[in-house]
Amino acid sequence: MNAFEIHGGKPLKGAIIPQGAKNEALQVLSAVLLTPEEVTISNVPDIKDVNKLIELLGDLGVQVTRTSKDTYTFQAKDIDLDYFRSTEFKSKGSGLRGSIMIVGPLLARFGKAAIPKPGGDKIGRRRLDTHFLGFEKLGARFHYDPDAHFFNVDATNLTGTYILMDEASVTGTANVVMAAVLAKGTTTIYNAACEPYLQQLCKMLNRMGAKISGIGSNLLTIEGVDYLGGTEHRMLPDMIEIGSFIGLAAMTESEITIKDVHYHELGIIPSVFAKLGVQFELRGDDIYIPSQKNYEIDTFIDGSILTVADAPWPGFTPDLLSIVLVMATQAKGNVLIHQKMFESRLFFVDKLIDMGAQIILCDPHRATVIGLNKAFKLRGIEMTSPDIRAGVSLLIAALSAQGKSIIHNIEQIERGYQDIESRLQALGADIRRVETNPSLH
Ligand SMILES: CC(=O)N[C@H]1[C@@H](OP(=O)(O)OP(=O)(O)OC[C@H]2O[C@@H](n3ccc(=O)[nH]c3=O)[C@H](O)[C@@H]2O)O[C@H](CO)[C@@H](O)[C@@H]1O
Ligand SMILES: C=C(OP(=O)(O)O)C(=O)O
Repeated sequence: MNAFEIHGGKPLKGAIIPQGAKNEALQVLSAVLLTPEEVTISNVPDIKDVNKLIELLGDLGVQVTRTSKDTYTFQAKDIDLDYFRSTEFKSKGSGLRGSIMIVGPLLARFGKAAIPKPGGDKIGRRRLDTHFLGFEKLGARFHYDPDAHFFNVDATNLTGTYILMDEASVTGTANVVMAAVLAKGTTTIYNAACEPYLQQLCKMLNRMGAKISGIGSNLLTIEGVDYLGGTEHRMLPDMIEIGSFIGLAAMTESEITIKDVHYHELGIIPSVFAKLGVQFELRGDDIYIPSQKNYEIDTFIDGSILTVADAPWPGFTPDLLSIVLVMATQAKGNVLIHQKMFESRLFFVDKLIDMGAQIILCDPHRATVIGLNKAFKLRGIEMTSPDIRAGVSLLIAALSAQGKSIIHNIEQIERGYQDIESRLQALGADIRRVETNPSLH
């Protein structure tokens, strides 16, 4: 098992290029199953979850060609539907959350699909009702095998209809959209999620010949077509990485430039960091963060304590709340972090408390952070990363802390952050990978 050993407390300096967006990758990669023609995707991040999905596509029969470090061509001409029955599919399909999005395209193109209970972070209940209720509305039959933990769908014909989504689920919307593009007639999806990931997926599908309107809103209209063709698609930079680097710069008093961020696609994210008191400038399409000793959390207009809460887009993404929380530990002022979507995503605060942070976990969804205003530094400790974003938050805390920290279970971090230790080393961070004995942790 690998761990990161970090000697913190040093300011970093330099420029960093965000990787392509993990959660967009998982959607657009699944969409290659909708056509027998070639689809070329660039700015694909080299991270565990994405590589697992690419491997799964290959196992299903998709021809995968890596034409450069971050560009792949996919051709889903001959798909092996018997692969669903293999034990290998059971273990690989459950290895990540994003695998659930192969169901919509396979159902639309081949009339059947199956998936084991997907993986992803253990951050609370992660139900899939929205996906399967949507498929059923389009005319699919759904069967859950509780012994094998397998979700099965099949359909002779998918027919367009009005779908009021059970909740604005990100992967659920992507899945239902990918099923509806090849359905007969018009589908209207209301209460659709509209994260940039989904906007990118819909734009790509339209380039393949789909007819989707309402992109970027929660009301999508999809006129079904008989056939989709090939296309080329370039992925957006990862907005969660961008937010993580803003948090990193603030916590470590570093001067960092985050390159080519596609600022206009970041929605409310920059203004939430600004409310936490972080100063930054937009230089061209780069975010420049000067080294700043202190940053002060805003209050609301009436003087009450700021709340940062997650919400479906264009609200603040839950995937950045852990980063905001860790940053707040060294800010001047107080903030209430309200993680509405996931009930087990705030438990990592016990590690920050061990490091010296002042945090009250009010309940599983809410934590009050009392900022230390750099009165003293956090202290390095040995800890385990529970999930991808908590993992990066702990990494940021360790880089700002006095002394040595060890972070175990870094596979979680590597699900979503490409070459993270070498990119941080390039900024001057003292971080290295070490082997540890799993039996000790
Ligand atoms: C692979 C991928 O893309 N993963 C992302 C995707 O997961 P995923 O698509 O699995 O998440 P969903 O959008 O389905 O839902 C996330 C959680 O929020 C709850 N919920 C959702 C919508 C809503 O209106 N009300 C509500 O309470 C759901 O019940 C669930 O517990 O979206 C999540 C929410 O942005 C992100 O954290 C994940 O990083
Ligand atoms: C929760 C996340 O990922 P996943 O849905 O893949 O578990 C995330 O990206 O923050």
